[in-house]
Amino acid sequence: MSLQDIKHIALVLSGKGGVGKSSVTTQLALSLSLQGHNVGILDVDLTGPSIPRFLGIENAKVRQAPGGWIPVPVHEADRSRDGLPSETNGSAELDGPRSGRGELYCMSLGFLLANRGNAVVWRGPKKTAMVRQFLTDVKWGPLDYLLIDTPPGTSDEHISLVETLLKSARPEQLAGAVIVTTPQAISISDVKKEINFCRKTGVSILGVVENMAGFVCPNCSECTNVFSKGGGEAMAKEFGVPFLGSVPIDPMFVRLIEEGRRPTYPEGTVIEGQDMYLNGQSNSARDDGLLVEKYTACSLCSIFAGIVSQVVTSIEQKRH
Ligand SMILES: Nc1ncnc2c1ncn2[C@@H]1O[C@H](COP(=O)(O)OP(=O)(O)OP(=O)(O)O)[C@@H](O)[C@H]1O
Ligand code: SF4
Repeated sequence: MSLQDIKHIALVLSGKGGVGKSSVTTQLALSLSLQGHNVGILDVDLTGPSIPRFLGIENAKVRQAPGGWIPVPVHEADRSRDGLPSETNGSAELDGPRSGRGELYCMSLGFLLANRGNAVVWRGPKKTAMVRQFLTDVKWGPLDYLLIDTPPGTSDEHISLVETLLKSARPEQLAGAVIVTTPQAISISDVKKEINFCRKTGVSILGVVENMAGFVCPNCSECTNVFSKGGGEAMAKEFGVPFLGSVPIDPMFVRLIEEGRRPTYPEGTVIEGQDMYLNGQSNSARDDGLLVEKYTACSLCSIFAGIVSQVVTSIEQKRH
């Protein structure tokens, strides 16, 4: 079974398109991976599967194996793009035990589209069938976290997604949903529908992330509140759900993605002694063969590290 070896499964939802749901999913996954967890991202946003672009793996190929699709090993894809030797001899994707050093895997509808980046124009039943297939036919192997990037709103695909999850996963695997909003009133009122959706379908709410709350100036790093700030927090309070944090607009974030570089860790951070490879700006092997990596990043990484810690704590508390 595709989901059986996954410890925690979380949905990322938003009431409206373009509020940064896929960006938040990517950043949560990267932060979890940097904290040493093995993570998978399932991109079922059929309206525009953008995760491969955010991860810089748009041209990666998904392989079909006897038991289903093999997700793309993201750090392996980095290594191969940069001409570095494989650490796993191509076997990273299969069942056996994993290193526990922050591996990251991705499966997206984007990998299967002839025109990458296109939205799907299928009718409802075909979309829901695809969502179901994505949940049941991907060979994830053992993972600590699977994050599912969903389409905006609460459509038939969401209902099908939750129904399939309830059938295919054990209740203790379903960690809940992270809801993404922006500070504008319209997005916040849309997100109330997401909260109601979760309550009706029995999906617990891990918390609300308010994205695009303010603008970080590239000159002086001052954060200006372009829209009113704090709406997400007020709404979370009103609905009695956890508020996970505010994320500003950072032009550096967009630039890094456009350049095919992934925002990962606070600028200049040096991580020693880990042989995972994470889009480092400069990498050098020490005499003992361990990699010393230096990361480039926007201002969002430390914010997401805080958000991820809250999500992990909330999942752990729920389990005990
Ligand atoms: N905090 C941020 N700072 C700067 N740019 C951001 C931020 N969050 C998102 N963006 C940018 O905004 C755009 C929309 O983000 P994203 O694709 O994540 O939204 P979405 O809600 O997933 O949209 P859709 O529902 O259409 O898939 C992207 O170009 C992304 O790079
Ligand atoms: S915040 Fe300061 S440096 Fe940035 S645009 Fe405004 S005045 Fe200029």
